[in-house]
Formats: sequence, structure tokens, C-alpha cells
Amino acid sequence: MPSPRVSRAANNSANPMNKLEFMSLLTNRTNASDPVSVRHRTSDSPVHRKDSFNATSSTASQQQQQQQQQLPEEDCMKLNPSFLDIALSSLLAVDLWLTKKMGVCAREGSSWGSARPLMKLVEISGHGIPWIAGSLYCLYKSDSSAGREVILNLLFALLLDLVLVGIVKGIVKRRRPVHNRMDMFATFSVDKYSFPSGHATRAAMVSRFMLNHLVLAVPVRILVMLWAILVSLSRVMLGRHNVTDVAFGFFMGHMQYGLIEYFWLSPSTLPALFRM
Ligand SMILES: CC(C)=CCC/C(C)=C/CC/C(C)=C/COP(=O)(O)O
Repeated sequence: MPSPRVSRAANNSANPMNKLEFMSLLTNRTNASDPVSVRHRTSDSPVHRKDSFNATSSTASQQQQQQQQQLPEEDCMKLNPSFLDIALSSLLAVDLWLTKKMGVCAREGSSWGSARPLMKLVEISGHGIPWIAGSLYCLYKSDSSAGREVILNLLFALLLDLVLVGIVKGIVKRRRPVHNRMDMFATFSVDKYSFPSGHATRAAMVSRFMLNHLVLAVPVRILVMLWAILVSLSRVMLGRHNVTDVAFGFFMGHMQYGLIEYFWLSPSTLPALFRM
């Protein structure tokens, strides 16, 4: 009397339909674009390969042949990484190393932990809420049409910044550094992601905006530039961001300013907005 396990195995080999079912499960579950699953399928045991030749389904064996043809190319890419692969991995390694080294205010117990409250004040100075609320207040108080035009465009820039940063964060989905403590005030759900730094985009964009549209004395102009640099630096020091998040954010902020200049809202382009 054969054991139940032996009789099931004997049944499987006797019934070709069981093999077909197994094959179709494999081809349905695995994803052709996923290199791991492709490798699993193609480097399956010899028994599996023998099965594919026995299978009556021609589409299944065609798929397997295609996948086997893909394998050497994938392995070549891994064995011979391109210059771009090497450059990107090196950049990432330097980024992570520098981020860890510069996160000196990430915790109270960090080497510059006592400066954390001050850095958090700098963080608030670059937050979206004070800038949007301040612009709305100035717009309400402004009595000249030239002043209203500038403030309206600043408001437009701040809202555009929130939207663009949210979109890029949602696409890239890069996690914040492991040493970051998520104790930021007023955040959106995408702010759990770190690329790019919204504070850096805002600081770069707002500082360029102020330098180009406000009449400021030289010391104040220098202060504005220093503020933008300090806000950006503080993101890495607080452990909120990787260095590349801030560098890209700063660049993106400059680009956003270019967009605002290009789509500048004026009484001639948008008369309805200025009739209020
Ligand atoms: C009026 C209105 C919709 C205000 C929303 C302002 C707000 C909650 C902005 C989020 C600012 C923020 C926490 C950005 C994250 O900055 P990272 O530098 O950490 O990316």
C-alpha cells in the first residue's frame, strides 16, 4: 500500500494536466519585467526545464525561450556596470557619508545637540505657513498696485513650490535619513519623503525673488543670501535631509524662480486678478 504522499506524486506524473496547471501558475505569477522573477524561472531546476519541453502549451515554452535569451544580457549589465552606474553609486555613497557626518543636530545627544532649538527656529523661518500667511497679510495691507503685483506673484510662487515639491516627492519617494526624528511642525503626507527639500526650494526661490523685486540695502541683501544658505544647511544638520536632497532642492528653487519670472502675473496678463 503506497503512502499518501507517494500516491499523490505518482498521480501528478501520470496526469499531464497537472504539469500544465503548474506551468500556467508559474507564468502567470511571475513578472516578465522583474529581473528576479525572470532569473528564478530561467535558472529553475533541470526538472523544470525538462517540463517546459514536455509541455503541450507552445506559448509557455516560447515565453521561456524569450526569458532565457534575456538572461545573459542582464547578467552582463551586473558584471560590467556602466560608467553612469558607478558614478551614481559613488555619489550615493558620498551623499550618505556626508549626510551622517553633517547631521550634528539630529538629536539632543548629537555633537551639536544644544544648537537643535536654534536650528528648529531656522526651520520655521523657511516653513511654508509663515511665508504664505505673511504674503496674504501684506497683500491685504498693500495700498499700491505695484506692491500688490509683487506680493501676488510671491504668493503664486509659494503655492507653485508646494505643488511641485509635493509632486517630485511623491514620484521619487526617497525616505528621510534614518537619524531624522519626525518632529516637524505642520507637514503634508508627502513630507515623509525627503527628495527634494521643500525648505531648500523655498529658501532659494524666495531669496532670489526678494533680491530681484525688493529694493534692499546691501547688508540686507547679504542677510537674505545667508538666510537661504542657513535654511538649506540646517536641513542636513537637523538630520531631516540627505545632502543631495538639499542640493537638488536649492537648484529646483532657482528653476522655479525662472518659471515665476516667465509666467509673471501682471495687470495686463490677468486684469481680473488686479481689479479686486
Ligand atoms: C496655506 C497652506 C496650504 C499652507 C501649507 C503649508 C505647509 C504645511 C507646508 C509644508 C512645509 C513643509 C513642512 C515642507 C517640508 O520641508 P522639507 O524641507 O522637510 O522637505
